[in-house]
Amino acid sequence: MKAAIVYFSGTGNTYKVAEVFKERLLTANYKVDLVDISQWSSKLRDYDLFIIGSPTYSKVASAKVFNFIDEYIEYEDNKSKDFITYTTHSWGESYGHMTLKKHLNKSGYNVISAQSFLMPNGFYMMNHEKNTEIEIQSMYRDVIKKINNMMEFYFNGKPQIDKKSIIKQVLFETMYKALNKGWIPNFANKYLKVDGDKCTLCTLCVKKCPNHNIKIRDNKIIFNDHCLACAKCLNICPKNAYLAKNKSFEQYNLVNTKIIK
Ligand SMILES: Cc1cc2nc3c(=O)[nH]c(=O)nc-3n(C[C@H](O)[C@H](O)[C@H](O)COP(=O)(O)O)c2cc1C
Repeated sequence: MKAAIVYFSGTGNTYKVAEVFKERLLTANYKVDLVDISQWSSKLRDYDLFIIGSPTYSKVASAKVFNFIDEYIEYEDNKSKDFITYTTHSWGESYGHMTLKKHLNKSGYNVISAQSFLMPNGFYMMNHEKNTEIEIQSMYRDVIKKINNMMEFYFNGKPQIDKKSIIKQVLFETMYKALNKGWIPNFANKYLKVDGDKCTLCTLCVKKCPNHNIKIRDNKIIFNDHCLACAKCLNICPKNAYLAKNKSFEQYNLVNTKIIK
């Protein structure tokens, strides 16, 4: 059996959850391709199981993932695959995994499981608090437990879908998708600045921005108006030159952290 896990991740949380899915599938003798959404070049028909993950932005999944579904998988002929959608979130509730499920269902795909995972808040420089080490370890344990459980049900032919109120789901989806369209594309312009004394114009943020929203003009970093609000740029800057709401901060990037011991 072969599985693809395709994820979009700004600060590493969604990627780390993808790694846990991968480990679980490997122990069940699956062949697994773990693919960053912007690197996808395969065909759905090559896989038996397709897992797709996104961060939650204002309660819904990233536009990047919706666009991916529209561009790459909506028109594929083989609709008999098993799909799992998931999101990661850091406070409150997420409806993103359910809206992704709905989006795929509309295109004729069978989503057999949908879940959201609470992960550490890497956005504490802008919103809510930084988590304590104890909270973080407990989140990692919960993710591993939840995925083991989810896959166990799937292997036994009884997949689980997160139960969410349909009314809230429709309400949030409509409301937040519209709201997000208004503010997310200008997130960087509105909230981020780069300290010219610290920035060396190394262009790492320019190269790594998943939506090509960052440019250099007149020896300065400037932002366009198609930001995803993924917070990758501010957290990967080697000089920590970004300011969020005019303040410097401790960077968050989970990519090199081990969550499976
Ligand atoms: C602009 C923005 C909006 C967010 N909105 C929410 C939200 O509504 N609810 C929530 O629980 N987390 C929210 N988060 C937190 C992220 O969903 C969470 O940290 C996620 O795990 C990040 O995934 P990543 O590290 O893969 O990018 C938001 C983060 C950002 C940057």
